[in-house]
Amino acid sequence: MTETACRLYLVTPPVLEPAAFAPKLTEALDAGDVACVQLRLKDCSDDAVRRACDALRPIAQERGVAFILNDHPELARETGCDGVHVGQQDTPYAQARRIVGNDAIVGVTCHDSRHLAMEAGEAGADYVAFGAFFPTTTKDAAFKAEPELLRWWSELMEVPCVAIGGITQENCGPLVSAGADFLAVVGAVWNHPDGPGAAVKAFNAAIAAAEG
Ligand SMILES: Cc1ncc(COP(=O)(O)OP(=O)(O)O)c(N)n1
Ligand SMILES: Cc1nc(C(=O)O)sc1CCOP(=O)(O)O
Ligand SMILES: [Mg+2]
Repeated sequence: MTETACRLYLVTPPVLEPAAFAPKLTEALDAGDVACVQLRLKDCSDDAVRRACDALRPIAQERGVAFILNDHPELARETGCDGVHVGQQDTPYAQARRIVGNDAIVGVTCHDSRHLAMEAGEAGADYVAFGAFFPTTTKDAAFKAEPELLRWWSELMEVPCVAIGGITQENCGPLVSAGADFLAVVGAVWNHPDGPGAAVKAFNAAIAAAEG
């Protein structure tokens, strides 16, 4: 499997039934190169998050793909996830780091803000996430980021950057060229008309083409 410099970071749909979603995740991960899967369940109980982690985490980890939990550092540690993603309204970075430990991945949402990203990077975040780059129907995204932010960050900083928000196989090229280390995607993978495997293959090809 060819590994590009910029890699795919899959984020799950916000509502899912683990047994039904497991084969879709398997199809996506077996189709091509994926660096990371984020379990992002909104508005559900801790037990539902635990059940989804137990069903989906092994599918990723058995394939060498990092499994990251959104929003819940305690549950991430308890369920054996590789890390946690926290936003500006979530558990603060330093607290999340204390909970999951130094060996785990902690990523931080930084919207369109150089300041937030520098703070997170200096504090020790493993990656900073910028977005939304394009209109998205997956969530109400209050911030709009431009590819220039990725260029600025990647030229100055070592900490990897993730681009998120409305990213598709067709529009991702400028984000890759601007220096995104990861493309985080929901809809363009799970809602792809030919299935998640075809979606991953198309992303891998689009990224490779943009890297030239
Ligand atoms: C990779 C990545 N980037 C950004 C987000 C958004 O996090 P947040 O702002 O906390 O919003 P929610 O996802 O929790 O609704 C993310 N989850 N992943
Ligand atoms: C979870 C999330 N966070 C965003 C941000 O801008 O921080 S945009 C977003 C949704 C991404 O889904 P899709 O790939 O379907 O647009
Ligand atoms: Mg959050």
